[in-house]
This record gives sequence, C-alpha cells and structure tokens, in this order.
Amino acid sequence: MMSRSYTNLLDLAEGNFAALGPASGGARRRSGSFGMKRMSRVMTVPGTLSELDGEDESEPAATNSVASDVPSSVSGERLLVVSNQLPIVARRRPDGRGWSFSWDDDSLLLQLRDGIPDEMEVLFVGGVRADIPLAEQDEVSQALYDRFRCVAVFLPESLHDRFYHSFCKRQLWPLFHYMLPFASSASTATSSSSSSSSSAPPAGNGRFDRGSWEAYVLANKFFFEKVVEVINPEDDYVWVHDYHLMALPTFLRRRFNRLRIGFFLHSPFPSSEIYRTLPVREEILKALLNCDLIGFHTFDYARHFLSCCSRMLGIEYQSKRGYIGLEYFGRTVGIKIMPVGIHMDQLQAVLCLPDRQWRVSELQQQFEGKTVLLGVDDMDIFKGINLKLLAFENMLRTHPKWQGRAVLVQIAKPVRGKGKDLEAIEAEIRESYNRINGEFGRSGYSPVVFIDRDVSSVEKSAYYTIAECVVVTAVRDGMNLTPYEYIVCRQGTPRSESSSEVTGPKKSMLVVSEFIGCSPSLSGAIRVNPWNVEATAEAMNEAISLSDQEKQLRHEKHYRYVSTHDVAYWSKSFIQDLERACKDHFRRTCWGIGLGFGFRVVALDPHFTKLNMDSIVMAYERSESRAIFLDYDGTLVPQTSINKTPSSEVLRIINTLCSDKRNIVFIVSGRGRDKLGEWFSSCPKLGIAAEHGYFLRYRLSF
Ligand SMILES: O=P(O)(O)OC[C@H]1O[C@H](O[C@H]2O[C@H](CO)[C@@H](O)[C@H](O)[C@H]2O)[C@H](O)[C@@H](O)[C@@H]1O
Repeated sequence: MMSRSYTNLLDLAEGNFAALGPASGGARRRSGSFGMKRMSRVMTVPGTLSELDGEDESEPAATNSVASDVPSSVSGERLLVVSNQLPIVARRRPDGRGWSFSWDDDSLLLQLRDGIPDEMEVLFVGGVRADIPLAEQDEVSQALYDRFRCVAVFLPESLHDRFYHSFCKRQLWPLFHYMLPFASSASTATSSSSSSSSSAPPAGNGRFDRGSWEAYVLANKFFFEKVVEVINPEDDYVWVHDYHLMALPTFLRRRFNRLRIGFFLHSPFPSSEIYRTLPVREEILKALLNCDLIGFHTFDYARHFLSCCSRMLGIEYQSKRGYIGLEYFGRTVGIKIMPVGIHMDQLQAVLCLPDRQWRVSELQQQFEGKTVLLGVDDMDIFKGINLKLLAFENMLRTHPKWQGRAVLVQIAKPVRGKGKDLEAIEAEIRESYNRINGEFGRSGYSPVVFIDRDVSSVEKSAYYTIAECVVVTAVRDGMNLTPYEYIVCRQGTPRSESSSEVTGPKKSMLVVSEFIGCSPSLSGAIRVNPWNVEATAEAMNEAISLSDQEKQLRHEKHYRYVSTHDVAYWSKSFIQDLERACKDHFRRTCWGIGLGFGFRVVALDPHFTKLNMDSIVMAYERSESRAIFLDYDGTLVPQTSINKTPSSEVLRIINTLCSDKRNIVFIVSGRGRDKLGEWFSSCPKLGIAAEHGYFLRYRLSF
C-alpha cells in the first residue's frame, strides 16, 4: 500500500520551511546560468505540446551567478558531477587569512574524469569539506569556480546538521546497511533535530524523524539551485552521486523536463523487506525514477531496487538485449550494474615514490619472520572490525602454530559522522585488542597492531606490500576498494620503463565478507560470513597457509580483473549508457505532471500528439454518426475516489449524449455486469461492455 506523499516540493520551492530558519543569502539567490535565451532543440507543433513544456526556457537571466561571465561554455556537451562533497581539499592559510585549495586526488569523483571523453568539460557541484564562514563564502565560491570549475554549495549549519548528521547518517546510512531503528526508541537520545511539521517527539536511536527528512529535501534543493546557476539544460549531462542526493532528480526534472540525468548509488540498496520500513519509501523511489539512468555496484542492489519499484509502485522492469529498463510514464529509466574500480595510474605512481620503498624496508624489518594479515577500514559501525579481531583471536587459539608468528595490523581511518554507536564500538574494539595482546603477546611480539589515525597513501601502500593477506569483515559495504588497492600494491610496478622487473611479490590472498559489493568480482578470494567468527578464523588460517603457487594464481586472476576494470572503465561505461538512455530525449514530446514527489514527466513518441479540444469539437459538430466509447474508472469517476458510484452529473451527461440520434455510446470497463447494469439503469440508451467486453448490453431503447 502506498504511503501518503508528505512533503510537497512546491512548498519547499517557496521556501516554506519556517522551522528550518532562513537560508544563506548565496543559496537563496535564484540565478540563471546565462543571460541569453537559447533555441529549443524541439520544433513544437502548435497545439500539441503542453503549456508546461516551456519550463526549460523559463530561467531568468543570470544575477550573481558564479558562471555568469563564462559564455564559452555555452557550446559543447558538459558533465556536471553533483555530490555531497567536492573533490577538493580546503586548508586555512597559515596566516589565517583566506583559504588554499587543491584537488583531492583520492576522491573517486575526481578520478572518474579519466573515463569522460576529452571534449566533454567536467564541472563539479558539491559541499566544501571545511567550515567556511558566511562572510567568506562568496569569495571562496568564485575562487573554486575560476580555478577548479567547482560550484560550492553552502548549507546553513543547522540545516547541514539535520541533513547530514541526522537524516543521512542516522537514518538512510544505517537503513541502507540493513540496520533498523528500534521500534520503541526513547525520545531522549541522539537526534538534535526537531520536527517542523510533526507533533511526534524528536526521534532517538535512528527512528524516522520528519524534521530531518524535510531538512534532507531542503538541502537537496540547495544543491539544485547551484546546479541551476551553471547548467545548460540542452547540452549538459548531470551525474548525481550517492544517497545524500536522492531527492535532487525530482527538482531537476521539474525545472528541466528533458535534462539528461544519471544517478549512481555508492552504498548498498537493501532488500525490499528492509527498504519498505522507510516512511518516505515511495517519495525516494519516485525521485530516483526522475533520472534517465540509475547505477548500482552489484546485481543484488539493482535487484532490490527493482523489486521495491514493483512492490511499492507497481512498476515492472523489462530486459532487452542486455539492458534493463523501467517504463515510467512513457520514459524508460535505465538500470546500470557496474562496480566502481580504482585509479591504476595514481596508485602505481605512489608505488614509484622513493620514500615508499624506504617505508617498505622499515616495515619488513619490523615484521621480520612474521606473517602479516592486514585490515584497512573506515572506523564505522558496519566495517566489522571487532568481528575480525575475534576471528583472529580464535585463529591464534585453534591454530597455536601462529602464536608468535601471525600479526594482524588493523588501520582504522577516522570518519566524519561520529555517533553514540560508534563510540560503543570503538570501546569494544579497544577491549578486544588489549585482551588479545595481553593473552598472546610477549616481549617483541604484539599480535594486534592497531592504527587509529589517517595514514598517508605511501604508508598504506607499504603495509599492503608487506601483508600476506588482507581481511575485510564488513557486515555491509557498498563496494569497498581495499582488496583492489592491495592487489595492485602486491603486483608492484616495473622498476624502470625499460625493465620488466617488478617490485611486488606478485602473490596475494584475500578473506572478504560476502556482504560487500566487491565480493562478487573477486572469485579467487575466500568469502566468509563475518558473523561466523569460527569460519572466518578458519579462512584466515587457510589463506596464510596456502602454497605460494596457489597465492600467485589467485593473485594473477584478481590483478587481471582489477587492472582492467578501473575507475575510468566504470565512468566511461556509465556515461556511454547515459548517452544511450537519453538519445531520444530531444525528439520526444513531454510534459510534467503531478505535485511534490508525485511529479514526473510524461514522454510520448513524436508520432503521438495531444488531443486538441477545438478540433475535437469541430469534428464532433461536423459528423453525421458517432461511436463514443467511454472507460469507467479514471474517466467517469476519479481513480482516487472511494465512492465509485457515478454522480448524477455523469448520468445526466451520458443521457444527453445518448439522446442524440447520431450517437452510439458505450461504457467499456473491466467491472462486473451487475454493478454496471445497476449504476446505469437510468440510462436505457447506453450500451455496456462489461468485464472487458465479455458481457455486452446493447442499448435498451431507441
Ligand atoms: O560518510 P559519507 O560522507 O556519508 O560518505 C559515505 C562513504 O562514501 C564513500 O564510500 C562509498 O563509496 C565507495 C565507492 O563507491 C564504496 O566503496 C563504499 O562502500 C561506499 O560506502 C567513501 O569512500 C567513504 O569514506 C564514505 O564514508
């Protein structure tokens, strides 16, 4: 059953969110991208296109837009990459005056440019990972646009808090990783938000909170406004990333009916049994369906999404020649399954750095005579770090030969979104490694080396190089690129361009959770259910005990895959499919209908035209004999009406039509003959085709 569509985007568009406080000046500005009106690609036939169709041209001229002075971009296709955060590192200048910016080379969003055709300019729209004071935001925006073609989105602090920390991190992120809030959560705990439109107390422990949802939608609108500042709707592609921005496609589609929009979800998409607990489940599905292409890392995530569309919206998918599509009001929404990869050149460049070799030697000395198992994870609640420690402890106990010989090095990268749950897990982890080191450690031997700080890429790659096995025990993870990085580091790189000698050991072993996105791609890994501590312990033992030949074979297989399915391969494939999904866009007749999240674009093949009222009236008046077939539900009574009985007004109109001797009027319906006969007993000149025509009642009188 469908839930009530709660938030009306039109309200939001009017800024009707009193409780969220005023928006920042910059983001409230409505500015168009260019001060010129552009020729439409579609030649419209008078009277056949909806009046709403002109929305694309409705943007006012640029005012205060960062892009208002960039006419050169008017021609040529561009890609706008929209994400919660820009691929930019921001640092306060040492003298405290102003900021310095650089590209974030580790950002996948930056790396994806390698798969984009050279002639396509890439622009980024997103937040800045630093607290830029309001007074400096305009200057920062201009600098980021001029130097990096990055369009900064600044959210007011309280909105950002509710959008990111409350709705994204406490509601969507856990749910998408299969963690349901407790049904009986107390109202005291974690959420700092208050609902602007609900009388329920603020939700604790991740229970759905309307105020946070409203903040999420409003934050998405801030991103939308920034896109509007720079977009050329007829030339640009927009590629939206991840779960933070799932409402954005609806804002974009409302304004630009024919815009080419892709979306990629980096997190898992959960089973429909989990997803359907989300009170705004239909709203989010419908918003995503305003895209042209929706991408997932794995077949399972896509399958879950498709079954949600089927069960919650009644939309079925079709698969043709290897492409999966959902028919949505005349548009086909493509589904793309393509796991992301790593940036080969960048990683190989790190492998060539001189200080890396030095660090590798240092680590080799430190762990001489030991077998190193390695974990590299973000410190978040789904990475299963404690499960890994428990499995390692179990291995040391059940295979005592490893005591004094095996070391688990665990790198735990701190994350931005802290929370109560994370603190509890950190305490649990600490307790585990202290216990293991207490029980099995001895002078010169610490079985667990725990590194809870961000390590440089040089240092990380050095650890990968000396590790005999990488272990990933995440209980859920969208993709997880740790195994890929490890494989490339173990392969090493030619010492010089003229030599084929390699610096890596060219053998590797992986123990990976079956609940992470990279697992299906790594057929040589030992897959484990991380909740099964004993089985994971056995897998660790097996991995480090295998012969070198076996480790080499598995390594080679993985390396072949990882090196050919890199980040450029992923983005190129996505953009190609997006182009393909949109190839008919500008040929089609389309118009927007529906309010709030019910908004969608109805698209028609150009051979269809919309009925013109004047021509119908003229044809009616001219004709000598007419056959009139009327559907019942949705035609004579509204689809949504609970009372399905025809109104007296409907009966009167039908009798008027029937009384004209030139008319033969029929109701054609799937409804039963008894009910239709009863409802239209006062229309003796009306014909009825009941039960899809299986039963016919011809007119009773002339
Ligand atoms: O913490 P957030 O700002 O909400 O971002 C979530 C995570 O995003 C990135 O990870 C996600 O994308 C990766 C690449 O597709 C995928 O491997 C991973 O499974 C996803 O969760 C980012 O790498 C993480 O650091 C963020 O925590």
